[in-house]
Amino acid sequence: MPFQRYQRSGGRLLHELTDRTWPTKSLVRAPIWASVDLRDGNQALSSPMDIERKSRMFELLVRMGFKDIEVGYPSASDADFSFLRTLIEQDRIPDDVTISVFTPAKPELIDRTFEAIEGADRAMVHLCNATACLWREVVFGMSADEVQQMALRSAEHIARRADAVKGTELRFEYSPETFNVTEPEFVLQVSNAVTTLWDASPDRPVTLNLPTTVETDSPNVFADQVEWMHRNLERRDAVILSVHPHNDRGTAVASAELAVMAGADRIEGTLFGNGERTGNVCLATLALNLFSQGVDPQLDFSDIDEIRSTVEFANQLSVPPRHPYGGDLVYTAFSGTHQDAIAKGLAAVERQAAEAGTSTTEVPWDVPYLPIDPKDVGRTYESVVRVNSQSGKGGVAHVLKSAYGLDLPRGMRVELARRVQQVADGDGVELTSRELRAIFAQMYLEFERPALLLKEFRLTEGKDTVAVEALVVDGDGREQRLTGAGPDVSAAYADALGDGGLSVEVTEVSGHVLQDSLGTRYAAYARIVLDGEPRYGAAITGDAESARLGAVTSAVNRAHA
Ligand SMILES: CC(=O)SCCNC(=O)CCNC(=O)[C@H](O)C(C)(C)COP(=O)(O)OP(=O)(O)OC[C@H]1O[C@@H](n2cnc3c(N)ncnc32)[C@H](O)[C@@H]1OP(=O)(O)O
Ligand SMILES: CC(C)C(=O)C(=O)O
Repeated sequence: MPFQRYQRSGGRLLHELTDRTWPTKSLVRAPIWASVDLRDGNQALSSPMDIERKSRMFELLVRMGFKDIEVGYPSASDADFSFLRTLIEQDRIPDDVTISVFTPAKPELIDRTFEAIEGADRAMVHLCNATACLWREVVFGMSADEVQQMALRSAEHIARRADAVKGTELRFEYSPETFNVTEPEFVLQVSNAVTTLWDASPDRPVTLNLPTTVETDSPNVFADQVEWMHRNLERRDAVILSVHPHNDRGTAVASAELAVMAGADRIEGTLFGNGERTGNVCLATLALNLFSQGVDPQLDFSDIDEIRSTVEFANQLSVPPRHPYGGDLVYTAFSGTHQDAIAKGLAAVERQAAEAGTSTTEVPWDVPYLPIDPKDVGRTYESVVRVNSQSGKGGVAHVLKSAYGLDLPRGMRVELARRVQQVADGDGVELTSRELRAIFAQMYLEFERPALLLKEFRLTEGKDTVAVEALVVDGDGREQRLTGAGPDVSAAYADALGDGGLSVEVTEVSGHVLQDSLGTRYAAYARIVLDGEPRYGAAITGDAESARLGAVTSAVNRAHA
């Protein structure tokens, strides 16, 4: 690999800013969120959004609670221009939402931008020009001074046009492009000059947006750059300090988080991170990271699947299954130990809630392997545990309990999981909850040629004992009437089976009510020792007694299966 072709970028402040404060800060409130899905996200699509796709995205952003929405680059295309006109003319921008429109530093495009926002109640005009050395030299062929003049001429042009606008509350934003590789002193000088020209004041602040247009360094370098700007900017109280991280190194989320610790007030990004190359920072990840730390994200993610499907429709790009918080598989465990821990964690939360006499949403969430409760973002528990050859008894039991209400005893879980693993290993695929239920039924409920069939029985309750009279059929179809007695029904039945020549000891019986589509039934599970061997059996019937006797019968049949 020709690594010597690449040079270290940025990082100078890393040596100079020795009294940085961001490493000791933590995130305690949500920043101002600004969506650039409809502009930066849109410009990166092979098929840019039409009006229908833009509208769906805009409506979603409004529903989620975004107050700052960049709706497009109206001077670039008719689609962007018309969309904005539609929003304004159809009065579709809520009173608490400020739309922003992007413009490069070109007078004719600035003029077109002002035509596009005519009649809006509020709007932010977002001016951007590159300030970084490489862009100055390669793209513009200009000196630093000429680039500063370019920014100032455009800022002035915008201010002049704005002076003539009536009835629109106008604000301004400036982005020095590829901030992170611009010399800090130069970017500070240009930024100060622009905010001064626009006469930024606390009651009419200018948004100064610092983009890592191409992410080049580790997030700590960006944090130093942001803290340095935060400390050195003139009119800091009249500037909303914004960041716009891209994800070229895969660290946009960390860059954004550290930037807020370093003094940024606002973050521009997109839902699920669409954007140029590797994308913009993902606002879903940032917001839900805050949520998972007990901080109000100020955005509504309570139906993340609906959000995701609208974003996928608008972008015509799919969200990967492992994408934080929104991917298909992010609340799913296949591996046995994770499933076991999740099942135990969920049970512990339920127990805690029951003990406190409250609902599970009222007790602190602390479940291994699940940073947030999937239900909080509209996911269900059904998909949390999925079974394949990597799964163990905890996962198998969890699926049967959550999908079918079957609460198997520990020993039976072990035996069933062994069988499930054989099947999963053989097929090499995931097993659905239906398939698990079918394996359970094949093992314990359905016997092709049962060695024992309990045809009918009668119980007589004594003071301390129960007596049973049972009509059973053996594997050859021979009927026998048996009688027995014991401290409970299963012991009495075992005694009766002994009467028929079967030496059965019942060591464990459990059961529970089962509510399903067939109504209220009863499930029972038994562990017996037959001819010195432990066997498990299960039965699901209409009442507790027949289920218990059925479970013992099933365990006997397991010995012959
Ligand atoms: C960092 C960002 O993401 S900025 C936003 C970028 N977004 C987009 O590019 C999407 C929309 N863009 C477009 O549709 C087109 O580029 C248009 C219609 C706006 C302009 O098209 P054209 O006039 O054909 O120019 P072209 O696309 O080739 O852009 C390059 C020109 O813009 C100049 N330029 C680039 N950025 C800027 C800027 N911020 N301000 C002023 N000029 C700029 C370049 O120097 C170059 O000028 P040159 O032709 O004199 O060498
Ligand atoms: C316009 C700016 C903020 C931008 O999109 C970028 O630099 O990535």
